[in-house]
Amino acid sequence: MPQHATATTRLRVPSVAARATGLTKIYGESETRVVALDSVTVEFGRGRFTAIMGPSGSGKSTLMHCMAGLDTFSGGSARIGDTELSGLTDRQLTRLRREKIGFVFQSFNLLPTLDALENITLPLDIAGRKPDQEWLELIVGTVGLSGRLRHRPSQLSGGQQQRVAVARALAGRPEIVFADEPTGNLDSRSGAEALGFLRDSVRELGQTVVMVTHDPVAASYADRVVFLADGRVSDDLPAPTPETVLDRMRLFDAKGRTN
Ligand SMILES: Nc1ncnc2c1ncn2[C@@H]1O[C@H](COP(=O)(O)OP(=O)(O)OP(=O)(O)O)[C@@H](O)[C@H]1O
Repeated sequence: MPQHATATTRLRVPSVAARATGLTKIYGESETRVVALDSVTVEFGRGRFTAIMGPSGSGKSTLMHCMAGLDTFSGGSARIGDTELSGLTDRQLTRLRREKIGFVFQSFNLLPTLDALENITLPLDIAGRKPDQEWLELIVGTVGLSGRLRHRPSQLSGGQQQRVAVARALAGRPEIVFADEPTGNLDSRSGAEALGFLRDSVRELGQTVVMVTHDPVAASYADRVVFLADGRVSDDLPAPTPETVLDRMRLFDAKGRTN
């Protein structure tokens, strides 16, 4: 193929931060066999904020864990950028997580003895990486905690603690951030603070975020909602609002669940 054709093709291909192709995860055997992911194919666009929703047991956590290299899978492919996860050793997976992935958990997971700034830079310190000072300042500016950086987690509200956790996930400028129910422990106002920061990290800093949530309001901060049901992608909603997300959820309930 001539070189210019390759370049043109490349330009037309939308940039994908992570991709699952025919991703299958089976737990257990015979009577205890559970197909948690049933050949899931989905792409997470770079610089986009995607929410994953679905009923309890539909496979949301399993999908996130397999995509983030936290769990192995039974078949298909999971890629972060150009890296295929199947076949990587535990050591390679650890390195991939450290270098390319940011994590935000429901329970913040901040170290109580460190102040906010030390918590933000901790993963880089552990990895022996020097923080990119300009990037760090950008994150700290966006997180809106400049007066609180020397406070310990116990001196911060839940929403502020989760913003510190999001800043920590972003500090290494990861390829993708996976957030697992980030507002699950927050009241609606604190949740809005954390979600606003996640959204700003995508819109203003060009980051990529994939978030599992049960909350239609939280999902409406995303650019797109992928719905799972019974381990399969059942719906894909662009430009969600709380109302359109609720409508899709009601539609699904009306159709009835198969498990
Ligand atoms: N370690 C495991 N061993 C066996 N089965 C499991 C395991 N983890 C998950 N499952 C099963 O896989 C299916 C998908 O679970 P998963 O936790 O991914 O769902 P989920 O959509 O995240 O649910 P929730 O919203 O309740 O967190 C469920 O049927 C669950 O019981």
